[in-house]
Amino acid sequence: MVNNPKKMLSFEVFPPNTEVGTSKLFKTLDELKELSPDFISVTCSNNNRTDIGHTTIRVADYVNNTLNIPAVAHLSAAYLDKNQVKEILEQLKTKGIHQILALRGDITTLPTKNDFHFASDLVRFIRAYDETFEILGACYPDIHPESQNRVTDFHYLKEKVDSGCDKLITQLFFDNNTFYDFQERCAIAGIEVPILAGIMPIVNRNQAIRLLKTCNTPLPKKFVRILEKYEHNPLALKDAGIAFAIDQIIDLTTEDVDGIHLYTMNNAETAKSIHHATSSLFYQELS
Ligand SMILES: NC(=O)C1=CN([C@@H]2O[C@H](COP(=O)(O)OP(=O)(O)OC[C@H]3O[C@@H](n4cnc5c(N)ncnc54)[C@H](O)[C@@H]3O)[C@@H](O)[C@H]2O)C=CC1
Ligand SMILES: Nc1nc(=O)c2c([nH]1)NC[C@@H]1CN(c3ccc(C(=O)N[C@@H](CCC(=O)O)C(=O)O)cc3)CN21
Repeated sequence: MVNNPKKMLSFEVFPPNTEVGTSKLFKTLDELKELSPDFISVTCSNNNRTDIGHTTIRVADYVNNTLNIPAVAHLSAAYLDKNQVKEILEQLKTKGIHQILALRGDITTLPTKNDFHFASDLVRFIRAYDETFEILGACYPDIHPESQNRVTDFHYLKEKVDSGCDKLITQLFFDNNTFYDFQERCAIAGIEVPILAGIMPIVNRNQAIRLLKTCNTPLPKKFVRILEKYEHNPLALKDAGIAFAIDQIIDLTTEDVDGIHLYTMNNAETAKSIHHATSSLFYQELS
């Protein structure tokens, strides 16, 4: 029996605001390395967007060049102009980081710039600037909250992929049927790039509430019951949240998903629990 690596597994982390937080994250990343992910992606925070050298790029540099795990740097372009993006691309090239998650970015109350209105503008720009970058894009099985309907949402997704995305990572979702439906719509539309399923284990109630508000992700009844029942029992919420994510992953790997992107953020313990319970499912057994 030979184990043949097949489905991708990746993790996402966010750069902390302090030096102490960053040292702690580096220790977390050392632990994530042990799980041999295909890549680790590093978010681009809402603050300091124009100076990601000290945040996203510093962490991605550690992942890529100290741990030797491919890093994916998130790049949110709505608050950047072309020259700033060029500068960031040069910094990434210097550090040998050649994978980018090209995003528009969450729109806040800050004034945006005019060069990149949508993620597809950034995808096109990176492609034209240097074709050696691997470009990932975000996609929304549950529909992007700003979209009027599924038709326009999907139309713009197709345009984004055709602009040069090599892979897609989904927004977090809690109902796998939504994902399967999305996969089918992609196949019908001729979107052929790998689609990594973004799974977020909910282990912390406050984080969950903040994030679910931003993402506007619908919650299945079963999941709402968990949040209600274990509202004042953090340990039970953590156990239930991890088990829910594992259940989703077992179903997705059984249905031959291209890969799982784990939104475990800076929590190595959760990443390890999930990895421990599911790692064999990422391999195809050959006899
Ligand atoms: N891991 C991360 O950091 C992730 C962040 N996000 C966030 O999700 C949000 C959306 O980001 P992206 O997917 O990069 O944005 P996007 O630019 O692909 O889409 C944003 C919205 O604009 C619409 N749209 C796209 N092109 C359009 C066009 N030409 N005309 C009119 N409407 C158009 C889309 O349908 C969607 O509603 C951001 O807030 C981003 O930061 C989403 C997923 C992951
Ligand atoms: N609309 C949207 N924006 C995003 O930034 C985003 C998504 N969707 N979908 C998937 C991932 C998940 N992201 C996350 C998820 C959790 C934290 C988080 O736990 N943040 C800390 C505080 C962060 C800080 O120090 O500023 C928290 O406790 O909430 C961060 C980014 C980023 N991503």
